[in-house]
Amino acid sequence: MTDIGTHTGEDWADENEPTDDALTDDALAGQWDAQPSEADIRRAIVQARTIVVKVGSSSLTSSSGHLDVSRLTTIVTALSHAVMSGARLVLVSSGAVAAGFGPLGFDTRPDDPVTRQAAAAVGQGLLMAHYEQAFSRYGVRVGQVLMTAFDTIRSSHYHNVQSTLKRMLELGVVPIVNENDTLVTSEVKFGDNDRLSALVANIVRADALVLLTDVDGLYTAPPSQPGARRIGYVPNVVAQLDGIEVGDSTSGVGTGGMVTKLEAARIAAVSGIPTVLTSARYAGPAVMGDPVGTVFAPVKHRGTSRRLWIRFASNPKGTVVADDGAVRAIRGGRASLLAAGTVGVDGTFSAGDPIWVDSEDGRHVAKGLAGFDSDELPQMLGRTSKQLSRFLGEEYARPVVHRDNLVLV
Ligand SMILES: Nc1ncnc2c1ncn2[C@@H]1O[C@H](COP(=O)(O)OP(=O)(O)O)[C@@H](O)[C@H]1O
Ligand SMILES: N[C@@H](CCC(=O)OP(=O)(O)O)C(=O)O
Repeated sequence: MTDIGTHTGEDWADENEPTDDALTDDALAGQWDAQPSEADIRRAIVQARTIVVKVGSSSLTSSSGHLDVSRLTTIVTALSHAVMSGARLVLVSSGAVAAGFGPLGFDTRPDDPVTRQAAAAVGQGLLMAHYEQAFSRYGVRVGQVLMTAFDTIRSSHYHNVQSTLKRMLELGVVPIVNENDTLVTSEVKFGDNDRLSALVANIVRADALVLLTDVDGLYTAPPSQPGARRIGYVPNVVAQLDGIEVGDSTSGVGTGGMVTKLEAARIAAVSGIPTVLTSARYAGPAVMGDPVGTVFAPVKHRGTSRRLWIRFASNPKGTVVADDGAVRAIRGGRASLLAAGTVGVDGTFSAGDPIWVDSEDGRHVAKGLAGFDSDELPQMLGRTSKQLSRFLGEEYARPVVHRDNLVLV
């Protein structure tokens, strides 16, 4: 085997690579110098120019797996008024599976994923037909956008999503977004539209995120529990929420329950976007700033949707182990992990998959997107970029994890 040399020094981390930080500037920092009050946040929601509204399956369908057209129409009426008042609206709508399994003759949501994919194909068509009809009564044009997780993490994809959504909004179209449930593979499945809606809000630089569900806000415990109380305002959803018990969906058609709604509120908060979470029947009051549901304040930080996805939503497929120098550089906040500072690799993953970056004592330091497949890495460990280029080829002289794809934990 060719000797390609060893780690020679301070070259485990390249701090001079181009980065996409220009895309991620802290646009909202400084909007509120002090902690905003609930009234400030509600005012910001009323004044929002671009709004992302997410509607859950439980608000659009019955537990028997059919669309509830009257509830869909009520939601559309409220949202059309916001559009007619000048808001640019992106609607993230669940309900494809839940609207499709009834017409296919199933009594309950199918357990088998392939049958759910077939149900989604049927339900998505029904959903769009009814949205088209209901919005057209107000002269509002809609367009379907079916996405996968890749569309929010690979830069070529998310720039594509961003420019398409932007153009649709410029043309006065309401994009109706859902995950591409019928064809999505388990590797790239979001599985819940709460987080997807928050990432879409980040991508379109929304001014507000509205999560519409079957319960009027965040409660101190699942609302079926005696004594559970609604919380009106969460000033910092990123911090520990003491004394709050969150649970899964109980509707039989929803997924994720309150857990993923809080994750969505966190993604929105660190994107500088306020969130209101309420019952679908209060869609109108929520966008009018009335005191319904729970509002979540933004925190002063803004990141790319890709970084947010890595931080909040990805399930790492493997691990690379960084040496002490690389760990220090990564913790310093501006460095990529280079092969020269990488001493181990564990698990089976492909380039682009989320992975852990661990220190040699086994602690998680960061999460990131792998620059290489796991089976390419062993021959690269400890080698400088120059050595990689000379002995393995130019295409190996890249970071193991680029800093744009790296998030400290
Ligand atoms: N602390 C909590 N506060 C409010 N709802 C909660 C809480 N914990 C669990 N839930 C459950 O989350 C459900 C909403 O989530 P889900 O069924 O996934 O809705 P959707 O279909 O709108 O996404 C509520 O109906 C409620 O039963
Ligand atoms: N994409 C899926 C919905 C996934 C989902 O998040 O459902 P929900 O918890 O009802 O918002 C569908 O349309 O059936």
